[in-house]
Amino acid sequence: MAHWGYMTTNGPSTWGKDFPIANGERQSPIDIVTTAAEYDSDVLGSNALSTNYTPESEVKLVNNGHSIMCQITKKGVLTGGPLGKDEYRLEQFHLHWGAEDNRGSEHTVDGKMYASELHLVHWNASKYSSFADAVQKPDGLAVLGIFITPGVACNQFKVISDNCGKLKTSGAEMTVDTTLDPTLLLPSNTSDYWTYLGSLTTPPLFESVTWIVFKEPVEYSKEQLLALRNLVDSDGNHMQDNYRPPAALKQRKVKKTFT
Ligand SMILES: NS(=O)(=O)c1cc(F)cc(F)c1
Ligand SMILES: [Zn+2]
Repeated sequence: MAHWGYMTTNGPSTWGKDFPIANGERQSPIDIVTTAAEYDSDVLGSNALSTNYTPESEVKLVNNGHSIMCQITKKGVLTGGPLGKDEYRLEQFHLHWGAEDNRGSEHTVDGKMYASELHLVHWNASKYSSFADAVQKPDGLAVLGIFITPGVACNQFKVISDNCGKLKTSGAEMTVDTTLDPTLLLPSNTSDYWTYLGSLTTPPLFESVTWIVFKEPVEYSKEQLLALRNLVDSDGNHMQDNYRPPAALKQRKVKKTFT
């Protein structure tokens, strides 16, 4: 089986061959049509979305062949909002980006694509025993989607962007002896978001994700975006345009926490 990727020969339009769920009922990403999203006060009312992350004392970075991933070792919890009382534990974060600033995010907002999208991946530790156990359950995962737009540098992301040069090839890993507080990767406004039931956006495309996509983008500098584009993927090409285009909404409603 040719390894899945983002090229014409192995990209998103070919994934359905090996992963038939690619054409499923709750696939991600989606285009968020802002006027069709339903304001739902009780998503926010009952208990606001809350993150309680412990800063990492060292940063474990991995080039996994299709993204740059930071593995989380400390206890970090996401709960509230659409997650109710369940506590979801932070497992890893990674990104998707374009070859140019006009594309790269996976979710789009009224058809607008951002330059990149950061995903903080959590698993339901209230109901399951591990990420591997949760990854195939309909309420197993929660992913925070943060849009990235070119602007000033994000200081907390420097530990990743400054080390991309040492992670060029697929499979490369490194541990950086520095602290990282995942809270500082979030936008300042974490009250305004869209949420809907979806899937992993890469194979195996499991339909196990409660998506929470923040309205407010975060700025990264041009240099930080360029650092991502200089990474090399598992085929030896520049890791760029590693985003899946929006999938059909089908019988789903997107909820929003703001008017
Ligand atoms: N890109 S994503 O956040 O949906 C994602 C998260 C994950 F933990 C594994 C995957 F294969 C894909
Ligand atoms: Zn992702």
